[in-house]
Amino acid sequence: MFTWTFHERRLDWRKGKVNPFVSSIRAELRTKAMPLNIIHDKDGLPKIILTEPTGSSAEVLLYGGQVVSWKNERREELLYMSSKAFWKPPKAIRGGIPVCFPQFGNLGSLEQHGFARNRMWSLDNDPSPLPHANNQSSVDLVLKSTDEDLKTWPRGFELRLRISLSAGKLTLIPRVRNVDSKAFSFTFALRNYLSVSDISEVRVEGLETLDYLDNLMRKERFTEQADAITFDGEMDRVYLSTPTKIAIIDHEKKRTFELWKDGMPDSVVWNPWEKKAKALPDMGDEDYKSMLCVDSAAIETPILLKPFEEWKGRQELSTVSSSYCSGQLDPRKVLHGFC
Ligand SMILES: O=P(O)(O)OC[C@H]1O[C@H](O)[C@H](O)[C@@H](O)[C@@H]1O
Repeated sequence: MFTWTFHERRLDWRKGKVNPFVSSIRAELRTKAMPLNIIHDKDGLPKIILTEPTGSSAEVLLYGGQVVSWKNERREELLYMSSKAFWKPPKAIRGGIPVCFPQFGNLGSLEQHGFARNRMWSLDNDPSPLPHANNQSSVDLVLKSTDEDLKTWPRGFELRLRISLSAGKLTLIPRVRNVDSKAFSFTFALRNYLSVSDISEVRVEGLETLDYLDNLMRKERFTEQADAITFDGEMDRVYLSTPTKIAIIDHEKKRTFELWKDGMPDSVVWNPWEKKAKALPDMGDEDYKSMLCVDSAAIETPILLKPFEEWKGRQELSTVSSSYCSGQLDPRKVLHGFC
């Protein structure tokens, strides 16, 4: 049996019965003129489609509060999604932007990357103190601790995520509120599965000279010696105290992703490469060539919240289609010939 919460209602869904979640959303849509476009994919997962006037779009699942697609105005997909992804709860979906909370990786007693990525979130009717975002290009989601989660992680929390689409940019604002009577801490990551044309031709700039914890070397600490990060094998590193801007340069596509982040000082760089990709049941054997994870994260120093405190992060992902000026972290300037 799979249990979830929607607008404070708890519903139980047994396989084979009419999905009460679907009827719940239909009832919502009947009572309120909701501008959001909610559809159900072939697996019955409720999905919100965000659009904006230049024609770019994003798709967001209530399951995991996960962005699963971001297309530019030419309808080109910018995020990687595995062709072998499991689209069935309680599995996590390999691709898009999963939310890792309240634990990154295996840094604790919970399941890998915490439980938020495999819980059903709800539409958030009270995003305060953020203003309401009543339009087609923004959605507010919330995940609240359930009795079941309190058994394994006994901390009352509210995890919120605002996802906003604008021309050439996707913005995510995660927030965690302590609604418990005791302080708690957590680690967190927005795992950005970026779509790249050929991983061997990709450079990541902004992480040079920084310290990192190498997950492939028992989390030992090293200092980055290279001018830029390039890829010729498996990589799984937590870069520490990273700058607010990181550039992911896809030479073959002549496209640069710019990742701008705030409140999330660390950045994970992950590519499983050939052997690990083959070992992952939900990843195509060759998929490692066309994906790269560069995450916004808070890992080395867990975020500590006292009762009633709220933590807020922010990340903006944008793309520039141009050749990128190496070593120069404002790709927008490239467009205006400032190199
Ligand atoms: O397969 P997942 O649970 O999504 O995790 C994917 C990867 O995430 C992190 O970077 C971990 O350090 C890796 O060990 C793990 O393989």
